[in-house]
Amino acid sequence: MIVVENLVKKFKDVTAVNDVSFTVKKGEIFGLLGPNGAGKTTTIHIIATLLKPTSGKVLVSGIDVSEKPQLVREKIGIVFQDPSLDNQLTAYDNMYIHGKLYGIDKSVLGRKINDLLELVELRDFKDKQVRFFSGGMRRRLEIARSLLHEPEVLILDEPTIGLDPQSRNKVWEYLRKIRKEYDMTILLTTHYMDEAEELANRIAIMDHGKIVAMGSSEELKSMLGRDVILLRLAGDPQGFCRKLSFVKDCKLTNDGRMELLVDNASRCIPEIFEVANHNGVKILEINYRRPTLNDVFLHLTGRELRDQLEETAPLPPRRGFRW
Ligand SMILES: Nc1ncnc2c1ncn2[C@@H]1O[C@H](COP(=O)(O)OP(=O)(O)OP(=O)(O)O)[C@@H](O)[C@H]1O
Repeated sequence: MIVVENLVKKFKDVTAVNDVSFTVKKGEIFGLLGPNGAGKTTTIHIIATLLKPTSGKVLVSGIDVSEKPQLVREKIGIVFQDPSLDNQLTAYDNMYIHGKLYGIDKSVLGRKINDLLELVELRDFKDKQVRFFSGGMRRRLEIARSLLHEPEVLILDEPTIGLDPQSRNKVWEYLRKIRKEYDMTILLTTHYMDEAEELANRIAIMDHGKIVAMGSSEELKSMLGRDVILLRLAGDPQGFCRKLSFVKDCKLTNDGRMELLVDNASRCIPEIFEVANHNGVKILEINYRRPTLNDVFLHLTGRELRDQLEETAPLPPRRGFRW
């Protein structure tokens, strides 16, 4: 449904997207995961025909976005990162205007709106002004609105940004339902690892405009070995790590612990005690867990995905969409 080949987008001296390629199959949920400024929004804006690529090729449902943008727009529904509802209008009227803009016939528009409001459990609120809606209700309304013209592909930019955990779960639930009921192809961007894990069949991890890894969440995590051992020692951790032949990768965390990537923690832990005894090293703490997508990001980029989310990224210049 989506083919992206060697996509490049430059804004003067900033290369926002740098030779990105991926494909999304029908009925698949594909996630672009990465920190602020990784190039996720720029990529989906090109796919949604809102920005022109500098070079490369993008097809949606077999149609080239640069050659036939109008046709592509008919095939896609989009939910933007920034709110795009009219707060003074009711839920129904927000949907109605969208339907008219897409040229949906009046005779079917009312029924479609009601069905979609039902789908996202907002039918009881259809005559309420959007300004009274919670963040989660607004998101659900935007998702319902994006489906009005029966798109083949649904594109969502950070669908749960700023929502509380309960509202996030609701949005996830509806997206799964939409995928299943409409066999919908969904492309989403997120900087939440749990969102990518929960929703996406396949994930492309983006950083500095490039895809650094791609696969299912299990495939990505298995790149690292099966387990992460957390170890706190009384002595020099780096020197100790070099003595452990079975360790695939070894990192020092901010709180002074070692993270060891291994294939099988339960088999390696006795060996760690043996090496420690042999070298007179005192183990203060030992623990193990399955790798997370954050470990994958750390392994690939040397930085923590979750740390970067705490940082306040500089605001990009105002986005203007011009052909
Ligand atoms: N219109 C623009 N003009 C100039 N630079 C831009 C423009 N849009 C984006 N950029 C820059 O391109 C890079 C990628 O931005 P982009 O918004 O695609 O990243 P992102 O991964 O979606 O992050 P976020 O989730 O914060 O939007 C950033 O360095 C950003 O500042």
